[in-house]
Parts: sequence; structure tokens; C-alpha cells
Amino acid sequence: MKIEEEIRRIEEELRRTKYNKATQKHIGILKAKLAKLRDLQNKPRGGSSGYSYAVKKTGDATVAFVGFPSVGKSTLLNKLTNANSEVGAYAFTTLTIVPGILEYKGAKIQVLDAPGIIAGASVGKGRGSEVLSAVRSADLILLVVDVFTLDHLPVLEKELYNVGIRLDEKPPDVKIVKKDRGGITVSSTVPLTKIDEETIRAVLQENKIHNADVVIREDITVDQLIDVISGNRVYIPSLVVVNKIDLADEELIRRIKKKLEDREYVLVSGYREINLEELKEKIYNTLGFIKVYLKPQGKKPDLDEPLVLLKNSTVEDVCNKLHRDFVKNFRYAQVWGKSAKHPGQRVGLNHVLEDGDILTIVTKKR
Ligand SMILES: Nc1nc2c(ncn2[C@@H]2O[C@H](COP(=O)(O)OP(=O)(O)OP(=O)(O)O)[C@@H](O)[C@H]2O)c(=O)[nH]1
Repeated sequence: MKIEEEIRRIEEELRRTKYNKATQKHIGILKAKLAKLRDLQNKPRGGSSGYSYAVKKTGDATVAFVGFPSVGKSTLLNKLTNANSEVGAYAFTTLTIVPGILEYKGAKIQVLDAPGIIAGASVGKGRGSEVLSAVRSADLILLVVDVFTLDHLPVLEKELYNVGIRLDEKPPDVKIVKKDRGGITVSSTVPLTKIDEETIRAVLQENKIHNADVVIREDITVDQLIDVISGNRVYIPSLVVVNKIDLADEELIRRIKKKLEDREYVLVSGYREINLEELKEKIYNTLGFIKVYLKPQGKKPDLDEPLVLLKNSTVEDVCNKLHRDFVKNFRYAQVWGKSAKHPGQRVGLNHVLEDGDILTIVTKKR
């Protein structure tokens, strides 16, 4: 209970403190304290690291549904994932996360239906924190509301924020290299308009960093600096799914569209099967897939069965997909296609592949 009280106290103080040049450093320290408390609170309890035991990651990508109860997540999941896919219930502590497989354009997309999260889930109420930690490993988050409950969106977003999930953001371009001595040096390649050096130092010191070189390459906020220091934030794209569109009249639909005009969204009805193809297409496009063809050494490439990978996948990702020993026994790979400097270029595990590439992996002989 102590952590919760402390969090509430700092949140209250932050609400009361007006932001200006004079309070910037103080606010920075408060936010750094708050972030540390939240990280402490979100740590899985009881020694288990949660997710990996609860739901095995399968398929080419994972999508998580996040939403309050009764917005229609289960119905939607059943309609999106085909009947003969392996839908099963996996015990997830006292809750159940139900994975299904959506097959679309050759990609197998694992869809997780996290049980309805409730307001305050990230502070441990109703075991929501375990569910949210499963959501952390998704490649795309679907924020599910229905036509009458668009006001859930900021609540869901806040919950996700508090467990270290950053929606539709990129990791800040900041490098912090810790040293043994020499104090803190700060350099930036762009003018910093939202944070000054004093605040940067104070936030670092609050995190017990007293010697480090900090290089900042974008105009960051103090929250972004804290994210970099904490090191365990995840950056996941999101898509808003507004369900039960069958219950909305034209006027309501017009208002919903107006409200969401600045973001990615789809209006659907799971129950009446409206716009489900559009939803699949949006999921597929937001995730972004590439196809890569394998060519066994000295043979023709297999053009019939490409590997489906998330964009920006590396040779290592391919190896992991093929067999767990591939990385261990890896010697080199050869690529033909867009990512190759010349046909048959020799590359290592961290080479980033592109759509249509042909790949040969050469492993050590045992
Ligand atoms: N009118 C309408 N009703 C729907 C639609 N989708 C789901 N429902 C109804 O909404 C209720 C809740 O649906 P569920 O799929 O169980 O919702 P859920 O979000 O999984 O809820 P929890 O399991 O409590 O987390 C059910 O009575 C559904 O029949 C829809 O598109 N239109």
C-alpha cells in the first residue's frame, strides 16, 4: 500500500505544480521519482516473469486486444480468427488470455484477447498488471471501444502508459554512456526547447547516475529522458477499433469520425460482421510484413513458400524462425535482392532484410 500512497502523493503534487522555467527541474525530479515507483510496482510478483509461461508466442506477429469488458472483444476475436485455428484457453494466473490465429495474405497473426482491463489496473487492482505485461510483448495493440464508450480511450492509454508501453512513439534518440568518473557531460545536436541542462542533470542524479556522457539528437521532453534512463519501455503501434457500429445512427457515426480524425481507426461490428475485411487489412498494413525466399546453398530458391516476416527483420530473426540451433551454428548468409549491395552479398546475423529478398544461410557442419 505504501507505494500506491507515494504515487498518489507525487501525482497530486504534479497536478498542483504549474510548469515554468523555475519549476522545470522540480517537476523533472518528481516525474523521475514517479517513474521509479511505477516500475517497482509493475514488477511481476512471486518470482514468475509472467508472460512467457502464460501464452506461447506463435505465428509471424502478435496483436493484443485491449479494452473494457463487454465492448465485444471475444466476439471480434472469434470472427477474426478462423474456426480451425488453434483457439485454446491458457491459464494466466487467475485470468485467461485467449490466443487465436488470424491468417491473412499468407501471414499468421496471433491475436490475444486480454481480459477486460479496469481503471487502475496498472496499480495492481484486479490483477490487471499481469495482463498488461502480456500486452507489452505485442507487435500491435488494438484499443477496442464501442460506439458509446469512446471516452474509454484516454483511460486505456493511461493504463498502458503507466506500465511502460509507449503507443505510436519512437524510442527517443538519446544515448547515455555511463562512466566511472568525470561527472555528467551533456551534448545535443539540436536545440532543446523542452528541457534544460540543469533538469537533465537532476533527473540523472535522481536515478543515481553521477558520471555519464549524454548525447541527445532530438528535442526531447523530460518524460522521454526518463524513459531512456529506465530502459524498459516498449514502443508499440496502435489502432483504435470502434465496435458495435450496427447500434450507431448516422449522427453518432459522424461524431465518432470527427473525434478520431487524427488517428488510425476502424469502425466495425463483430457481431454483424461489418468492416471485418477492412480491419484485417489495417492490422496487416500497420504491422507491415515482408516476404523472403530461402535458397539452399547451391540450389534454386524456393519461390513457392516464402517466409513471412515483420518489416525490419534481420537474418537472425529468420534463423530463430527456422530452428533454434541456427543462430548457434551460424557462419554467414548470402542475400540477393533489395537489401543486398550486390547479388549474393555475404552478410551477418544483424543484416536487415527487405521484401522479396532471397537468402541462403550457411551454418557450421557438425
Ligand atoms: N450490437 C452488437 N453487439 C455486440 C457486438 N459485438 C459484441 N456484442 C455483444 O456485446 C456483448 C459483449 O460481447 P463480448 O464479445 O463478450 O465482449 P468482451 O469485450 O469480450 O467482454 P468481456 O469478455 O467481458 O471482456 C455480448 O452480448 C455481445 O453479443 C456488435 O458488433 N454489435
